[in-house]
Parts: sequence; C-alpha cells; structure tokens
Amino acid sequence: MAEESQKWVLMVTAQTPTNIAVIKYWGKRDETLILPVNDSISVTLDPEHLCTTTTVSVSPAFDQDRMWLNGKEISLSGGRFQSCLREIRSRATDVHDKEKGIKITKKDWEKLNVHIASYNNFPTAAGLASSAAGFACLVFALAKLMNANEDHSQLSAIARRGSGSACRSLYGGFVKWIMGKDEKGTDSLAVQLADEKHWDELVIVIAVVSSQQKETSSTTGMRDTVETSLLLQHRAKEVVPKRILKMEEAIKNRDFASFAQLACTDSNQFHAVCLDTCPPIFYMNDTSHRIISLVEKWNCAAGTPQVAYTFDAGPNAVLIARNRETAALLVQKLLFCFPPKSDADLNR
Ligand SMILES: Nc1ncnc2c1ncn2[C@@H]1O[C@H](COP(=O)(O)OP(=O)(O)OP(=O)(O)O)[C@@H](O)[C@H]1O
Ligand SMILES: C[C@@](O)(CCOP(=O)(O)OP(=O)(O)O)CC(=O)O
Repeated sequence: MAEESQKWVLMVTAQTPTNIAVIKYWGKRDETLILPVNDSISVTLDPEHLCTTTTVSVSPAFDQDRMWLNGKEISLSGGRFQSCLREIRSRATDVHDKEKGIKITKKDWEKLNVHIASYNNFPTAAGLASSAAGFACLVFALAKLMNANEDHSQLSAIARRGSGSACRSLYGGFVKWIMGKDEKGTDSLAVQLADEKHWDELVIVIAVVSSQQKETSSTTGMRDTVETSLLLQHRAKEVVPKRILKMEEAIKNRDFASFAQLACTDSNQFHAVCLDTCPPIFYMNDTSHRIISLVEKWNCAAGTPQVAYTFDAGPNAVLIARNRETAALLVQKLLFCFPPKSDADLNR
C-alpha cells in the first residue's frame, strides 16, 4: 500500500436505475439472508430517469466507514449495510492505479475504510424502490473500487443482502430473481430474461400520487404478511410459479395483452395479500383506485389492453403503455382526470 502519510483518495462513481416488479416479491423465507418465498420478475427503468448515483472512495486518511444519503450522514451499522460491505470486502483483489501511484493489496482492504455518498433523483422510501437502486449501486460501485471480479449474477446475490429487490437492478431490461433452493442462499440471484432493446416500444409512466414516506416499510409489511396471511401461502405455492412461466413467455413474444393481464392481476393480488395481513396493510389510496378504474375502463373499451398498471408498497402508479402513442394518450387522460393545480409547473 502507498505510504499512510500519503493522503491519497481513490474514487469510483456508478449510476444504477431502479426496477419495478411485474410479478411481485412479497415475503421472505429467511429474514437475515433475504431469501424470498417466490420468484419475481421486474423491468429495469431507464437510468436517465429514476436512478441512484453513488460515489465510493477509499483513503488511508479515513478512520471509519461512513455514508451520506442525499447529503445527510446515515449510520452504516445496520445488518444490511454490514452484510454488503463484508461480502464485497471478502472478494476484493489487488488494485494498482499507475497514474496515481497507488497500490492496494487484497490484504490491505481489510484495514482500509470507505466513504460513500449516494443520491436518489426520486423520493426515498416512498414505494418507488429506492432501496433497490440504492443497494444495487452501492454493491456495484464497491465491487469496481475493490476490483472484485464477480459477474453480475454474483453481485446481485450480494445486493440482495441489502434489499431483496436490489438484486434485480444489476441488469437492464427484464430480470428474474430466482428464489433458489439452497438454505444458505447461494442460488438466490438475478438473471436477465431480455435486454433493454428487446421490447423498447414500451413506455413507463409513473404517476406520483404521494411522495411521502410510507407508513409500513416493505420489510415490516412482508414480515407481518408471512406471519399472518394464508393467501400468501396459496399465492407463493400455487399462483406465482405458473404466472412466472406465463410472464416469461409474454416477454419473449412481446405479447402485450398477456403481459398487461398478468402484471395487473399480480399487482392486485399483492395488494389483496396486504389486505389479508393482520393488521391489514393499505398501500393504495382512493387516487390509486381511480387510476386502476381509468385503465381498466380504457382497456375494456379498446377491446385489448393498452396500458398495464402495477403498484408497489405505496400509492404511486407505475403505468406501462404499449407504445409512445398510447403513452401520450395516457398522459392526456391522467391530466384530464387529475388536473394539476393552476400554479403547477408542467415543465418540471
Ligand atoms: N441510494 C441509496 N443507497 C443506499 N441505501 C439506500 C439508498 N436509497 C435508499 N436506501 C435504503 O433503502 C431504505 C428505503 O427502503 P424502503 O424499502 O423503505 O423504501 P423504497 O425502497 O423506496 O420502497 P419499496 O421498496 O417499497 O418500493 C432507506 O432507508 C435506505 O436504508
Ligand atoms: C412491493 C415490492 O416493491 C417489495 C420490495 O421489497 P424490498 O426489496 O424493498 O424489501 P426488503 O427485501 O425487505 O428490502 C415488490 C418487488 O419489488 O418485487
């Protein structure tokens, strides 16, 4: 390692988009390892839009690991951050930056501390999967910094330890999180089903109904569901396995009618499972329900689905339009049904 007195800093910046599940992950069979009760499938958003940007740096001058989220220091002492840091550190290899004259050996990484600065360009903890983009970006950036030569699927298994849905953000396009069988979780990882070019006429519109932090976090919510909902057991064993196969087929064939039907039904079942939880969890609100009605009526009148909807652990609608023309019509309809206040800035 370069002399301790040399106060060098080595830095890596990464950007990772968030992902939205079209077949939902809800429920863990192992809380610590974050192992799910069913497979899930998601679509990764365009990194230009909803994304996390994380800069990780290392220097002998840093006396402890520290992290800032959206400009505010947060604690790294939680088990999830610690698991990700530990797993990546254990895979660190030698780094040699010739330009800066920095040499770090595998052994050095055990003693060196990192500083992490991360920004989400969208509301944090509001049901828009900030933890997914956040942990995927953190793991990816650390892996680059520490020269951990793992492939994306192996990195996805580490990101999973930060937040389950994060494992799906390591890839673009359509991604499947395979629940795996191993009790240690070695086979619970993400694989890409199709890349971002495969079905690029789809347009995703996110209707932010509320950017408030939700009352029940996904982690707490799904814990309560696992403990109390019989419907979840039926969903995980009987419904999702068949639905996953159908969804994979719909994606492969770019079959929008099947895709939309499966995505909407799965979102509705996820929220039904939340209602079946004791005490019940209400993530959607009246506005969410009005958006569902609007889409359902439109799809019915058109004779074939034009738009799919899906809602995560919050009231915000993720609307997937079959093409750009449909997306333009969708925005028109949304503005008509939910007119903005007269002083709203529509250019933002
Ligand atoms: N950029 C980031 N880097 C690292 N961790 C992050 C980042 N953004 C969010 N997180 C972590 O994720 C937590 C929020 O996750 P939570 O599951 O509550 O909300 P969400 O991911 O926005 O919503 P959901 O997963 O239900 O769609 C934050 O408290 C923080 O610990
Ligand atoms: C509704 C969901 O968005 C739930 C996401 O849950 P998280 O991945 O945030 O939960 P933890 O693993 O406890 O961190 C559905 C999904 O993304 O599949």
